[in-house]
Amino acid sequence: MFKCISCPLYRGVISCRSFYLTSRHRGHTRRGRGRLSRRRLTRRRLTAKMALHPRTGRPHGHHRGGSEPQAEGTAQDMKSQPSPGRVGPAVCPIRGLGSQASRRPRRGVGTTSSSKVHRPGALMPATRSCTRFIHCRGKPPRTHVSSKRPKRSRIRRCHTRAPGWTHEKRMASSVEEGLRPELSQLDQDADLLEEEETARPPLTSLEGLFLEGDKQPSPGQGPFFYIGGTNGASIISNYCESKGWQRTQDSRCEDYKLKWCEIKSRNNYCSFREGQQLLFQLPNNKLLTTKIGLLSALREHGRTLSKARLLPSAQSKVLKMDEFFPETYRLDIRDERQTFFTLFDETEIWICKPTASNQGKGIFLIRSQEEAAALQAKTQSIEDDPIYRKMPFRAPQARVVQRYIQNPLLLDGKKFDVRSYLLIACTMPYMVFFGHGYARLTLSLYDPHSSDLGGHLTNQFMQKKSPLYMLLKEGTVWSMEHLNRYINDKFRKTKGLPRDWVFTTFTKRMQQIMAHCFLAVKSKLECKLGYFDLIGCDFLIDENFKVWLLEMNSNPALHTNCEVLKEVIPGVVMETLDLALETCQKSLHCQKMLPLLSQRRFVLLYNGETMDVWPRLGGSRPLARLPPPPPPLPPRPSSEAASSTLPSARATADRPGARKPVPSRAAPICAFHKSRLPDSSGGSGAESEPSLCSGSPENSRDVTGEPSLGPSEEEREEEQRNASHRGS
Ligand SMILES: Nc1ncnc2c1ncn2[C@@H]1O[C@H](COP(=O)(O)OP(=O)(O)OP(=O)(O)O)[C@@H](O)[C@H]1O
Ligand SMILES: [Mg+2]
Ligand SMILES: [Mg+2]
Repeated sequence: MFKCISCPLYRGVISCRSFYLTSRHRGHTRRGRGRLSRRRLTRRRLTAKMALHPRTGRPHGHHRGGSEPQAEGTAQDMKSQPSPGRVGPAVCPIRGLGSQASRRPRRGVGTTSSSKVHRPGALMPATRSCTRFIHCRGKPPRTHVSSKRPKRSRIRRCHTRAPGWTHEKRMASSVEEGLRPELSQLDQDADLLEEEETARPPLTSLEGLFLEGDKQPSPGQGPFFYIGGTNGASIISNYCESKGWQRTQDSRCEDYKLKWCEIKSRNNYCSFREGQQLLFQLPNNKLLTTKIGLLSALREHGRTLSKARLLPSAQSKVLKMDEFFPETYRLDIRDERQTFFTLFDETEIWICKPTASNQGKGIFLIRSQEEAAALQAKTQSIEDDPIYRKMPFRAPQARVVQRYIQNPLLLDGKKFDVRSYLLIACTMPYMVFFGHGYARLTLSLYDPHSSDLGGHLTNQFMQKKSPLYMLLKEGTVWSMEHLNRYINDKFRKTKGLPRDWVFTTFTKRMQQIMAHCFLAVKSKLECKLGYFDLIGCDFLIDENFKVWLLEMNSNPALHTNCEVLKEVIPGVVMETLDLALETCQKSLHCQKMLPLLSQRRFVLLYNGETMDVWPRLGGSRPLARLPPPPPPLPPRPSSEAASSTLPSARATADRPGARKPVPSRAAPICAFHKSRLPDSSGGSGAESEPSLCSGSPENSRDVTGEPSLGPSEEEREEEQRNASHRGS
């Protein structure tokens, strides 16, 4: 934050990312300017420019020439540099804002300016009482190809970028080196710049640039991070502290860089500052992470795909839901319930699970006609209950019944499942990754006829209930390498498997399934720059080596109570944070995503930068503050087709990250920074799902027919109490 140039009383109103002037302040500024001598005015203008670009150490060319670098320009820069993907201070974090900004007339957010580019989430000069967000919008193509800007200066800007931006020391020195030639350009004002340089706090980390760019770590002054709950807290905390960020215990703190909460709260999403903050969990991730959400999404996606398959153009093979997802019925829908009770047969086992619960809570098996009849009677009596009728959105029987995989592959006689990760590191554009996790084994030997759930449910929470757990816990979690060795040794020959089946066939299958699930909800997820999510995906392998997806979990367990978990989990969390930071940073600066410097073990599944045509305006729901949508785009391969042709993840990762051409002048390069609300194109009524910030009734139903996201106060309190046990 910087002091206003013309108003010594008014502090902290100009920042690199948040540009905010009250009308009172503008008036003050104007009056002040009238009293200034020309020389002092020049000094102050320059100081203002420096303040707005504190790390470049020079005013940007576009301030002088009235044009500014755009994504194409950046892309050219990147080409000319050996290390694409660099980021740094020279990529002007606030474009088009100079001292003139204070004189700029107020603009409607929806207006498209050809000469101004706003930062996402930057605050508009306010004449109204409410805070209004504007979004990054690039300049029209005309300025992208402008030759007026000297090439030299563009290249120099690149020099100020630092390679390996996640590495603080390298970043700091690179920035300092990069500043020198820039300073020398400012001949007559060099003395002023030096003053400015010395006054500026030292650059200690690239994250100093991250999102706001105007704050340096200093005790008690942030940057702040907040962690809600205990799941993975020490790993997240260590990570953030290593960046020089400070932990706040104030859950209402809005001035944070990162917020990682186990429990989603409406307030977090309402006060979220797009492009300035990172917020863990997508607000409507339940589309994937509840049993009913996932089931509904897969069904609907399946319907869309089967329609597409009728088209001659869609020849390629696509995944079919029943090939990887066990047959499942909803108990909260009368017809489905009836279908299940009609088809139930005592020779089969079914598993009944609550939609939004984890850790095996509320799960039971149905093996006999009596058990099925009892369940039928129970669901019917609940539905007939007048109290339940008054609470139609808190359906207690929001459960599914799923065909039980009776012939799981066993490891030394024990059932197991595999926890892998789906990382949505960025939603603007989508950058989605696969990550390996670990295998979870039961303590006891598998017996399909046993009534002990501990031998059927492989999740750690169930195993912890056993008195033997403390003694044998190391045997309940295997690394993927261990699993691979075991399968190589025991089954490769007898089952004719390829060598390293775990890391080849199995991994590829998990990636295909995850990509399919992601595509099923892609157009419905609420997207903002800075939202990210880590989703735990549970897979079961049967004795025929068929791979089944059992479920997806929000807030996956990040405990490290076993040696293998100590090896796996910190890496997963740290790479998640690294990738979220890097992708957000690159998106913010309109830089190519690839290569990703912080990508280590995660594998790119979906690159929205190359797969999607953006900007995308949110579906049919009108966005009050957005300009009119661009003219219709030419047809492109649908996401469904993408699902069928999704190449192996590595192949996708290797694809050059060139951005797609901007479809129209009205929709310039950076326009994808606009919040993307769920698309209604899926036709399942996603548009009927209220936005979190819409102030809609808490209990309204969504597309999945489930209770809405925001828990009631009591539910929240209950969740808070259980928070230490959450994460499955
Ligand atoms: N269809 C199925 N066939 C065989 N086993 C299953 C099936 N569904 C679930 N299980 C077993 O039950 C366990 C718990 O199921 P699931 O993961 O769906 O529930 P959960 O309560 O969400 O658990 P968590 O989130 O802790 O993994 C699984 O880890 C798996 O071992
Ligand atoms: Mg679960
Ligand atoms: Mg599970």
